[in-house]
Amino acid sequence: MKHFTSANDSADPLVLARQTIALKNQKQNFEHLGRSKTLGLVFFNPSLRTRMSTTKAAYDLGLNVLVLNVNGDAWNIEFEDGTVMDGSSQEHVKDAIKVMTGYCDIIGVRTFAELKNREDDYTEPVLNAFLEYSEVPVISLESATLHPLQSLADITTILETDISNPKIAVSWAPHPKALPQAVTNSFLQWIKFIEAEVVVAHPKGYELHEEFTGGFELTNDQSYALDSADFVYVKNWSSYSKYGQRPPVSQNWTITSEKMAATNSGSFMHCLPIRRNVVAEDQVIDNSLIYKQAKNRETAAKTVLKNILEDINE
Ligand SMILES: NCCC[C@H](NC(=O)CCC(=O)O)C(=O)O
Ligand SMILES: NC(=O)OP(=O)(O)O
Repeated sequence: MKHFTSANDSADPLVLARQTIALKNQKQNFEHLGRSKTLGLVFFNPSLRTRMSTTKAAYDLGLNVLVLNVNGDAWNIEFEDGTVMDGSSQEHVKDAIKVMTGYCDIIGVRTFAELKNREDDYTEPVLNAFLEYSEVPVISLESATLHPLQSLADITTILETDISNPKIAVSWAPHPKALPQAVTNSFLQWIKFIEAEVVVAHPKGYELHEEFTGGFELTNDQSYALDSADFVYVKNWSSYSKYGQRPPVSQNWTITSEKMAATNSGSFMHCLPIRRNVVAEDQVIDNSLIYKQAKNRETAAKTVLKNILEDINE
């Protein structure tokens, strides 16, 4: 594997999930793979899980880790080409990436959607700048439109339960802020590789790009989606059609214990961080797979880094 920015970067995402499960139970030491090599983690946005799980995975593989929080700790980055940089940006993204990747053997980048202009976000300007200017493999730590490390951990969590051909309800839930579509887009991209019945529920106005929903059953009826579901994968996202907006929603989409009672003893899933008692009630969150998903982020990152290191070392 050269880069890891989407399910499409893996020859077989299901194999990657199976490798993740196998790696969890493996006692073998892989520190030789990353010895004398450096992983750079560049954050344009906040992170708890991705930062810690990827760092831990890197240490397990013998890698050194350099973390840069761009906002506040680095110079202001200019993304436009040909700009006369006489304003507040001190460094061009091209120079920053070429310099940063010079210190690293693998580089990870986190960059959220700005939710102002759909075309801008969906062309992935920051991630693509890394892919263009980096001479070392690039890992997405969540980009404007996808979050592949999260999705790998999520499908691993589902496969580990050994429920064959599960019904998976993917449900929108409320949130006080406009959020990107990345986590849900990515989950739908990866879940295609599992044998499952997937139903996606959201209020009118919250339709996702058909590249991700194509082939799945779609509904505006949350109770229909949750009925007999084995997994309830929940996430808020802002509108794709009225890009970045939050069209009014008349019904209550918060996941409650009462709603979960209509599932097939279904497991609640969420990528975290989660706004308790807005997205879902405390009781739902406290009886869910969220900590397993978060723990699986560590082995998912280790699997991806291990594959990349094996390629580099070839
Ligand atoms: N990395 C996981 C999710 C990140 C982001 N959530 C957030 O920004 C939550 C912020 C808040 O709760 O205000 C998202 O939805 O894509
Ligand atoms: N789920 C996830 O990516 O969490 P962080 O944003 O805290 O990294």
